[in-house]
Amino acid sequence: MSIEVISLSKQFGTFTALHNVSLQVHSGELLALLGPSGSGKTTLLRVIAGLETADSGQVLFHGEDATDQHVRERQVGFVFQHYALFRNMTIFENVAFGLNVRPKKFRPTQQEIRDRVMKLLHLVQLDWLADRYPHQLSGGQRQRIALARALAVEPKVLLLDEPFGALDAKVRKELRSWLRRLHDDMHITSVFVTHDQEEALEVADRVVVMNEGKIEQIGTPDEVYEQPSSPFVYEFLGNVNLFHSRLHHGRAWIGDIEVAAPEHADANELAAIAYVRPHEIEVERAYKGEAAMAARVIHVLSVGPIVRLELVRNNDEDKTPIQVEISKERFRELQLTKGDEVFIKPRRLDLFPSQKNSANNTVQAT
Ligand SMILES: Nc1ncnc2c1ncn2[C@@H]1O[C@H](COP(=O)(O)OP(=O)(O)OP(=O)(O)O)[C@@H](O)[C@H]1O
Repeated sequence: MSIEVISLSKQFGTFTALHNVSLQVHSGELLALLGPSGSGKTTLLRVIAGLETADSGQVLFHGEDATDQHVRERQVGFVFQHYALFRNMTIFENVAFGLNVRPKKFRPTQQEIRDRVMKLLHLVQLDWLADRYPHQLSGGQRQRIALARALAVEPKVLLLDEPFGALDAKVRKELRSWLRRLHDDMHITSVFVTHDQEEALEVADRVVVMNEGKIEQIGTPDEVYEQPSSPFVYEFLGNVNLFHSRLHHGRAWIGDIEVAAPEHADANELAAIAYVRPHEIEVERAYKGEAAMAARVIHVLSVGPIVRLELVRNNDEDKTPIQVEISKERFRELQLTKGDEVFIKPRRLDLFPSQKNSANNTVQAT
C-alpha cells in the first residue's frame, strides 16, 4: 500500500504545525520522520492515520483519496511510545483484542483468532508469554506485544510514534534491528517517528528530515548524511564543525586554506560557512608546506577503534573547539597528547553562503 501526502497544512490556533508538506511513501517501504521536538512529525503521522484533520491538502492510500475516510476505514495499525496494553487482559487477550471486537460477521472464529494470535506472538518471539499480564513483562517485551497487537488486524499500513522512545539504549538498539527484520518479513508499509538520528539512519529505507513544520530533505540514510541539502540537516544529522569562510569567483578561503568552489563562480566577496564532518579532517604533526590551520589539542577521548580529538585554532578569536575523529592507528602514529600543536586541513567540506542558506556544494579541499 503506497501513501501519498499532498500539500498538507495544519494550524493549531496561530501556530503552523505543518506547512505545505508533500511526500510519497512507496509500498513496502520503511520511512522515518526525523526532526527535533515540535517539528511536526507526530502531527503528520496523525493526519496520515486519520486521527487528526488537516486544514488543507490530501492523503491518498494506494492512489485513492483517504482524506475524508475515518480512522477505522484506513486499515492502519499504530504503536505509540507508551505501551497502551490493557492491564487486566493477558498478553494473548491483548493481541486478540482487535479481532474480538469486530462485528460478528467480520469476526474470525475463535480457532482462527487463536491461530493468528499465536502466530504473531511467535513472530515477535514472545509466544511463551501468552498467559502473562502486561505488568509481568519488561518494557521492550511490552513494545513487541504492542506491535503484535497492531499487526493482528492485518493493517495495510503500520504507523509508529517513537515506539522505542521510553526504553534504554541497549534495548532500543535490539528492537531497531528486530523491527527492520519484522518489517521485511511482513511486506507492510511503515512510517515511524523518531527524533533519534542514529535510529532513523540505521533502520529506515528513506528518511524525511523535518524542521518547523516543513520537510527539509527526503533521501536514503546515505544521501541525507553524506549530502545534506541545508545547514539544518547538516547540524541535525551528526557532529559537524563550522568554519567561517569567504567565497569569491569560484574559490573559497577558510583561514589560509584555499579551495575550489566551482558552483560559486558568480560569488563576489560572499561570506559563507564551511561545514566539515569530524572524520573529514586530516591531522599532521608537522607543517608540510601546503596551507593548513595550526591548532592545539585540548582533549583526547578514545572510543573503541576511533579517537576523538578536540582542538582549538591558534589564530582564531572564535575558540569553539574543533571536533576531529581519527583511527586509533593514526592516533598511535601521531603520538598525540593534550597540549600538542598540530596542523589540520579539511579533506571535504560543504559551503553554504551566509546570506543564501539554501545552496550547497561539495568541494574537495585542494
Ligand atoms: N492539539 C494541539 N494543540 C495545539 N498545539 C499543538 C497540538 N498538537 C501539536 N501542537 C503543536 O504543534 C507542534 C508540532 O507538534 P508535533 O507533536 O507534531 O511535533 P513533533 O515533531 O512530533 O514533536 P515531539 O518530538 O516533541 O513529539 C508543536 O509545537 C506542538 O506544541
